[in-house]
Amino acid sequence: PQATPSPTPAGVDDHRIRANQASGKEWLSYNFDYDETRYSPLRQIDTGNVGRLGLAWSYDLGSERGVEATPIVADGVMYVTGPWSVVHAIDARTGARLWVYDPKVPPEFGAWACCDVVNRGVAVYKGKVFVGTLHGYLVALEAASGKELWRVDTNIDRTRYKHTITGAPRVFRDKVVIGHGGAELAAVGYVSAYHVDDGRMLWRWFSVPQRVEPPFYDPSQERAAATWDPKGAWREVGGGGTIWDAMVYDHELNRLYVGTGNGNPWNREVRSPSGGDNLYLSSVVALDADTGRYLWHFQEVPGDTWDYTATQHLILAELKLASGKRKVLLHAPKNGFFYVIDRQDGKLISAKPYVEVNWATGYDESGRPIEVEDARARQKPWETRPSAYGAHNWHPMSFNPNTGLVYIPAQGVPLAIEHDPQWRARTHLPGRPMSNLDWNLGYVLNTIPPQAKPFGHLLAWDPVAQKEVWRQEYLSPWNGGTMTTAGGLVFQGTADGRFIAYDAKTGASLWQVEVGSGVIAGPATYEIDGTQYVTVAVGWGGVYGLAARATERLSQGRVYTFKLDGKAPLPPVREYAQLRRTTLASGLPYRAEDVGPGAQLYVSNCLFCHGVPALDRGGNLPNLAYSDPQILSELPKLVRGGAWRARGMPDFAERLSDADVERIAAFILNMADIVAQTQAENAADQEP
Ligand SMILES: O=C(O)c1cc(C(=O)O)c2c(n1)C(=O)C(=O)c1cc(C(=O)O)[nH]c1-2
Ligand SMILES: [Ca+2]
Repeated sequence: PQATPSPTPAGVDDHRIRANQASGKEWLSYNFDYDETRYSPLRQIDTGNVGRLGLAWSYDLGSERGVEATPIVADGVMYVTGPWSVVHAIDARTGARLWVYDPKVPPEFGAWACCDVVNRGVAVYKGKVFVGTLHGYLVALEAASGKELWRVDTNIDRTRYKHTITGAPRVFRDKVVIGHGGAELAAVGYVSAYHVDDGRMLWRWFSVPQRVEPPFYDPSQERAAATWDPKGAWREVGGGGTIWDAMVYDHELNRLYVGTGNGNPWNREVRSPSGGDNLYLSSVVALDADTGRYLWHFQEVPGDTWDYTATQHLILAELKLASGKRKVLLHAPKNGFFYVIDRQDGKLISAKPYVEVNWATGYDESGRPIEVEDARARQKPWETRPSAYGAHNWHPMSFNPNTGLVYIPAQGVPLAIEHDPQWRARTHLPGRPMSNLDWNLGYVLNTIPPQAKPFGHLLAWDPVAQKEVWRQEYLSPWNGGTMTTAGGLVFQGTADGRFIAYDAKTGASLWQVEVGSGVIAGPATYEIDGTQYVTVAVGWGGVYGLAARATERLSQGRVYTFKLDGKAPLPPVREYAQLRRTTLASGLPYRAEDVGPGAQLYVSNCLFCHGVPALDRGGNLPNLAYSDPQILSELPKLVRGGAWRARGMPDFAERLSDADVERIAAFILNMADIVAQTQAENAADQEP
């Protein structure tokens, strides 16, 4: 049936979402359709004419942090989110602003987010726009005006758990569902369903046990409890298993599949000392969409200890396999294996590595990974391949039924883990990553220098043969999500600031444009009055982009929308050097005895936001070795005075003393000196 424009803006319902899968005129949910394929049947733009793409319009989000949202387009209006969960409604034909909704997330929550103050987008349904906010609220807005209609608090206890919402809600059958992140700090995973009318809660399912002895509130909890050490430290910090991104509604079977996150703390030795699979960490779980009742699970990583979240994008497909036509789930999670899972019963059909993997050699007949002996880093440090950054992170992939290929933003970021026997829950231990900001890893990191090199590529993967078909190499990890079309194209933005169209079959690069900043979000496409548009929200950031960059440009967040023969001029871009200092703060005084303790304090307070001083070069947050010398000389006053509070940096007055901050400054200055000296020596060597 043809979808007809409704009199209510965004008057989207289940029927319209399904009809749009065939017409492709709108982009009605985060990953396009209920199957979450990111495959659009639009074909006006194709391999023959894509070279004629030009800018139709651009729109400034007015933001400086990571932009991860895929724009939703319904009834000619685009709904897109920027950092800090701000929603923008834009005329999808002209780029004119219709309204902006700012949930006013208190800046303290910036330090609750493990991985930047990002948001992946909204859901639209029956005249409403739904957004999850970084501080844990689910908010319903009137689509026509952006007026807040209701909000519910999804966090069960802010004194215990640092839950944040970064993912996009999903909607079906008058329900809106949302999970949350937080499992690097303190979190217990669950997904909740609310009624779209008024936000009343309909059901909630927990991914880790709430109790270790009866009464259990459902059989899935009882089964899970037996797989955890009853006395383990997970009881203090929540256990993890957060459902922070992937959720997919199966309208044929009326189920919701969710991907669950890593353990909290990461290290199973300290989380659950007696071992165990720790259900339902790192799993794909099927729930009854009406009741939230558990149906089945497939645990990809029993007893996770590597931050191997299974939260990455899940796609529903029907594949012709040797065994016949099967309804399957396609999954390429952090851990480096590509899974094809039977979605009726949750049985593993196949699992093959799509990058180099060193924690397991494969899967046995029963669907369990065959682990590599030393990979749990119990006795000695271990370089994880893939690392906690994931062989594929949240950046959405796509599946084109015509080519039969899945387009994966694959990558590697080196990291080594070592068991930390001194770890204690919620305790500041200098040298333990971000522990003064309540991170709970149970590991010390990079005590051996990793040997692997960082990489990023676009991978075209055949899920039937379970093998690579083509790839495009990039300069850097952390490239954007993908989208594919019936025009035979794949679109992807890159960490080095380009937006590119490829031939979906061959991987040939057909068109590209510079967009002024690294791209991490996934593109979308839609059609209005016979014109097909391709759009992408740009803004460098996310967990890798906080401290690293792959381009010398850093523009503010922006939506770029293209069409054939578009003639709008590309908006101005800003050089990184216009926004941040790029000279090392070297040659300044500090006390040598402060450097060692300063390094330890730097790791436990600053590392994941600002990177390694002078060795990293800064991402969307500055690298402190390039600071204004004046700032470094006054650092205690600034860091302990909340100078950057409005930008989301905590006030460290209660966490560090003046002497501590001086030690941190000494370490930064020492690193600046070391790197400046090496650079000078290298320059001298190169002179004739
Ligand atoms: O365990 C969690 O609860 C959790 C949450 C999130 C998040 O909500 O963004 C990320 C992660 N983990 C994570 O491991 C990760 O690599 C990551 C990257 C990003 C990002 O937006 O760039 N978020 C997250
Ligand atoms: Ca995580």
